[in-house]
Amino acid sequence: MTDTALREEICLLAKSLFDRGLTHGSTGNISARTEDGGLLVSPTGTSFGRLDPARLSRFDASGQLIGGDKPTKEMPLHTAFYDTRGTAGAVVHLHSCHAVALSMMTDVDEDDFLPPLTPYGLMKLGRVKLLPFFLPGDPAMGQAVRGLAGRRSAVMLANHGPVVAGKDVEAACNAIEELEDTARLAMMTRGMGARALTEAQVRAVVTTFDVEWDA
Ligand SMILES: O=C(CO)COP(=O)(O)O
Ligand SMILES: [Zn+2]
Repeated sequence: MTDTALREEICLLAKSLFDRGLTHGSTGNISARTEDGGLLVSPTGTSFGRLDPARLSRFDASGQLIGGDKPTKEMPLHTAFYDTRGTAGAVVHLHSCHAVALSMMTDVDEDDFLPPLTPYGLMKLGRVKLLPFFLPGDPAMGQAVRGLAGRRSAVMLANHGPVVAGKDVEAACNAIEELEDTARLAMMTRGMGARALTEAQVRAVVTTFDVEWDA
């Protein structure tokens, strides 16, 4: 994909997320690998509803900022995914309401943040790691992602928001939507005795759809 087309796609999908309330105000950030091995990144302080394709921060393949506005303060988080997951072509971070609410529940499993409620939740995300609370922009978040050594495509920052890597912008956006929707189901059905997928059903999804699960 050309630089121009990628800029348009980033802004279009970010606006779509914003318009559906998946992140609000000036929250969230998004990045994608360019054809020349560089990165296009949302500038700090911008709204997903109004990203300007011409002003996206542009990095070259050596990580030098070569154009556009000042990048998101979460660069260490984004680069941690690119450096540890060779398949990562895009990274998206949102402040999506239900995922944040679920991260505040004291009984969630840190190694498996989302309950196995639907097949697509498993297929698009694999196992999601709940990371502790960090200050926004804290490079320690990047270190925490590096500590996972590329074994997770999705993490949840406690009391803050999800971060998902995908092979391209569309895949990363689809996956983070799945994360929010699964968290919404989990919050909606909390304490209602809802039936999750059984271990056998989870295993069938994992093997049939080649889900990253046991790493
Ligand atoms: O979500 C955010 C911080 O976690 C938004 O920060 P930026 O505006 O720097 O991207
Ligand atoms: Zn954030």
